[in-house]
Amino acid sequence: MQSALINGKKLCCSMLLKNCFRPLSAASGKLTNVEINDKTGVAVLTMNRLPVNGLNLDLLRDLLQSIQEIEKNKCRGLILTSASNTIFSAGLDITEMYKPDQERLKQFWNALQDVWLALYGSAVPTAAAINGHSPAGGCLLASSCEYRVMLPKYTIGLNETQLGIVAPKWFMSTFRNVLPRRIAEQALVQGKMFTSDEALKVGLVDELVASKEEALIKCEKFFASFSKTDPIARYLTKKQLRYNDMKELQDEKVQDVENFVSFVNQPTVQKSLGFYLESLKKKAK
Ligand SMILES: CCCCCCCC/C=C\C=C\CC(=O)SCCNC(=O)CCNC(=O)[C@H](O)C(C)(C)COP(=O)(O)OP(=O)(O)OC[C@H]1O[C@@H](n2cnc3c(N)ncnc32)[C@H](O)[C@@H]1OP(=O)(O)O
Repeated sequence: MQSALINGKKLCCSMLLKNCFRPLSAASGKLTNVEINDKTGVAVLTMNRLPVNGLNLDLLRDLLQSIQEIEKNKCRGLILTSASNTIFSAGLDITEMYKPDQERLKQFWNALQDVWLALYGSAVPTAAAINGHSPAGGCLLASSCEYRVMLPKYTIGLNETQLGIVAPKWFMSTFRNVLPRRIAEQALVQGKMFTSDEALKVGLVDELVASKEEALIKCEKFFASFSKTDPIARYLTKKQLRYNDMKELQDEKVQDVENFVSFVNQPTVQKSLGFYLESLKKKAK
């Protein structure tokens, strides 16, 4: 009975997908795609830098432009998802940090800061349909949203310490906004990657579903829960709650870039990044 109901919804969703979605052309860059559901006013922002949606400078710039366009269009919600069937995002593209061009390295971190500020502070309600693995920077994006729906058998987490990296303060604040402090602390120091089931158990994600279509429906339902809420009061409340985290980065943006650049340029860090890239490539062979 339940699966019949779910199937009923699936059918509706695929009909909706066919009939009601229109591209938001200004916001559809090469590496992201935005479609707005004309019936609900919800925008689906899809990362499309295959195979793993590594967050490089170009993808980050496209993401920022898309988020800003969605805000400008006063959409009723923003759902962040991936065009891959198995990876939400592999996090930061390590090739941006390994043997980097110094000017590009600064632009890269600045772009990540701007995407985080735009997504974490978005006036439009946000949700992530996590349809694949979501380590590090991928987890940061998903955790910056207000609601998360994940598919089974994937992993999500801030694994920085396992890579010999200290996650910046604003990565940690984002995590702490979602998880109870003690669980956040344990996970951050361990660099823990949670399975989908574990993520649900600790509250890192809100729901598990069997398919991307169902995830999109659940995210839409989350937005529908605001139907009786005044949108301005809703936004101002969110803004107040997230104010300190955002202010901290805004006040230290330049210093944060300098910290990042100096950290990444350390010979030991370069060596580790090189080994890690090699291990990923070897694994792919
Ligand atoms: C004191 C304060 C100082 C402040 C300093 C702040 C410093 C902060 C610095 C950095 C913060 C970093 C956060 C990050 O996001 S780092 C990135 C972390 N990401 C990961 O560890 C994920 C690595 N990838 C994987 O685990 C897997 O690739 C997975 C995503 C699970 C996908 O697996 P699978 O489907 O099997 O695909 P492959 O592994 O075969 O990968 C396909 C190709 O993609 C390449 N790849 C994968 N991930 C990355 C990546 N993150 N960057 C670059 N390239 C990546 C992989 O090498 C394969 O490439 P190829 O086909 O050429 O061999």
